[in-house]
Amino acid sequence: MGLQRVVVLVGFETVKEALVDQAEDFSGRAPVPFVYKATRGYGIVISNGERWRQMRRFTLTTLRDFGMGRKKMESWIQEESKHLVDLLRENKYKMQKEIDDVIGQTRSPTMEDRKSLPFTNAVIHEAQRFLDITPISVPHYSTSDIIFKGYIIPKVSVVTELISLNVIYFYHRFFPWTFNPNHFLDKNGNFNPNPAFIPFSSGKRACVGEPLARMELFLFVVTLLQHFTFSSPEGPDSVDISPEFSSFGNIPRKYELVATPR
Ligand code: HEM
Repeated sequence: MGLQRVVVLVGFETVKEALVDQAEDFSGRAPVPFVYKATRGYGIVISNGERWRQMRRFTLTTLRDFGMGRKKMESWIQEESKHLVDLLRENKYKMQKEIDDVIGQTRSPTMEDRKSLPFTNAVIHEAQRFLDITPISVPHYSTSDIIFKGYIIPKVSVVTELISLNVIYFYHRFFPWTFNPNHFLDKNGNFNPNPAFIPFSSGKRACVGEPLARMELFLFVVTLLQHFTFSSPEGPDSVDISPEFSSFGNIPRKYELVATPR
């Protein structure tokens, strides 16, 4: 990374062995200059040791007190989706048809509905896979010497895990550069989770906001599609879905979207 050598953990099994089976060893965070500049070295994302442990505990407790992953949070997000609907107002695409058939256009979706909306759930997963916002996660750091798979990773090495499914797991089996919800569906159209799909990473340092982010993604997308048809002013072919910048993150391009009330 820059002039610094980096240990890159490649392959789902290897990533899991490091982040989950040797969780404590791999829980350090590297002083990534970009993150360091944004945080000035403070806060949960960049810190290490006892300071990080306390902030992580505090953050998780606060997010849970705030209702993350609970029923109450579900109703807040539903409420927020309704406001989004007021702000914005699709053609009968498969996703919209599934939503119409299962919950209709008036009732607010709940997280329970996810089971009955396999196609919608697959589209959301495929969008996260395809967009691949943080392909190498946020780099970790060895805070002491680590022995991993017989190798010694010396103290203060930057270690990063390739959490992108695209290169490793999908490559030989699927079409990674194509957006296709079938990547998350079995042949009968049931949702088919993929254990290697870890966009929020894994282990002790994994994203603290995962339950909240998952809830928001599902409830927002379903609510918006219940009420609007989305289109591109110059037709779908005018939209370039490749990232505008790719480095530590894949940053999507900005484009105009027309939301037509149904
Ligand atoms: C789709 C949305 C999101 C994605 C894909 C995402 C992804 C990630 C990833 C890959 C990491 C690094 C994990 C690691 O180092 O192993 C991370 C860390 C983190 N995320 Fe998220 N995240 C999302 C939303 C959120 C939300 C909504 C919150 C807050 C409520 C949040 C708060 C954090 C924090 C505080 C960390 C640092 C944790 C630590 O260093 O201990 N994220 N996230």
